[in-house]
Amino acid sequence: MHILIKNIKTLLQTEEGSERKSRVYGKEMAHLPGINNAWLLAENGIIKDFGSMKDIPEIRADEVMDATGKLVLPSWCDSHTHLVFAAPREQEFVDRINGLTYAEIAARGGGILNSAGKLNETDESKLYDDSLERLHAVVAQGTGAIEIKSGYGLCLEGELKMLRVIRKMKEQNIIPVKASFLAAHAFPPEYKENHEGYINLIINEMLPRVADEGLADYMDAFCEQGFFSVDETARLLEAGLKYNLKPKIHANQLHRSGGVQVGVKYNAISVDHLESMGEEEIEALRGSNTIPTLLPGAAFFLNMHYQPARLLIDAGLPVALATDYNPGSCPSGNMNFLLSLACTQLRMTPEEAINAQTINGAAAMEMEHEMGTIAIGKKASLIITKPVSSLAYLPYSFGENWVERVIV
Ligand SMILES: N=CN[C@@H](CCC(=O)O)C(=O)O
Ligand SMILES: [Zn+2]
Repeated sequence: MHILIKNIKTLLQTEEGSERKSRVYGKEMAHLPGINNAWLLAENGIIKDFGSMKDIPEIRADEVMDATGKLVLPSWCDSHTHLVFAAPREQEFVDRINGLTYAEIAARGGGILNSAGKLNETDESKLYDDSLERLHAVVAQGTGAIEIKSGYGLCLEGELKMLRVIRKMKEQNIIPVKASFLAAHAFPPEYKENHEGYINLIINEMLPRVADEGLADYMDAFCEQGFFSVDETARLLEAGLKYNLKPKIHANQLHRSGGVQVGVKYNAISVDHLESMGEEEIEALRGSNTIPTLLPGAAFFLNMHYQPARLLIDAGLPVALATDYNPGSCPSGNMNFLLSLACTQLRMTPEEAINAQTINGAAAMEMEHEMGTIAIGKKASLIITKPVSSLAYLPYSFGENWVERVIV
């Protein structure tokens, strides 16, 4: 099957020659390569070739699309989601409007524990059907690769159920899916006073089963005051590494929790959230391989202060952006809205934000060799926009659906 897209106004995020970038750092993020008046040929889901219309060769294709006035870019790589959940939590949203904080709701047994209660009452097939519907919805908005976490089971059966649902979605092959094991999301009520007991349960009973059934790619933990301490996080990450589960963790959402430093110490693929950052955290990230992944959707929805994207970019770091799609702190998996948030609230330029949502997002789930740029041999996973005036129109026109077609 050959698909030819021609007369593309601008083909964005192109990589030519044989060298491939694995991520984009600091100042380089302001640069988004592209070809004006371009064509692209996809063969059986892989980018076969592309170039300028003035040099287009004779091509026979099964489908030819005319993209006059339209932009084509690689699909979004959403490297942090909790897309598998049993029910929304709009009552907590109203409680917050009425004055409670996210942390107060969690301390009362709401929040993550609320989701865990619902998840453990929901059967696997319903969980799968609802999650699949959400997956299709974000794909239609341009997401072409996604990471999904467990963490609403908080017991052996519940965690396995979530991870099996994620695996089933992986097997559907709609888009590439990575799974993170996040039993260390909150302490279940019965372990509130017995942290040691829950950590032992994760390490000695859950992890071996998860690894044995090949259910996860990464090990996650919520390193935060009132959740998992630095020492507890370190033990969990060490245990995960014994089963080849690399860390990808929640860090510094509510406080400067030490999450960034412990993530860097264990060579985490990414440390995610980063609302609360200081010079020490930025210093720890410099010279590490760990990708700082910002989740401004959660800061927006919880009305918290935003992540210091400019400081991180100015420090030369490869910033990624992800949605954090979950029923509590960000009930949206829309990467197009995220693009607008990144520009308006994090003061990222459109080019920086697109780099953060494509190649750097791909790197934050180790998919940079197959996703995140337009390069020969990578997946032809593409967003084709409606006719638009320029690249900056995309984040500018927030809330408007400018996606005309998605190819995954
Ligand atoms: N902060 C920890 N976990 C999720 C929220 C989970 C929830 O509230 O259900 C997050 O990344 O924001
Ligand atoms: Zn999260």
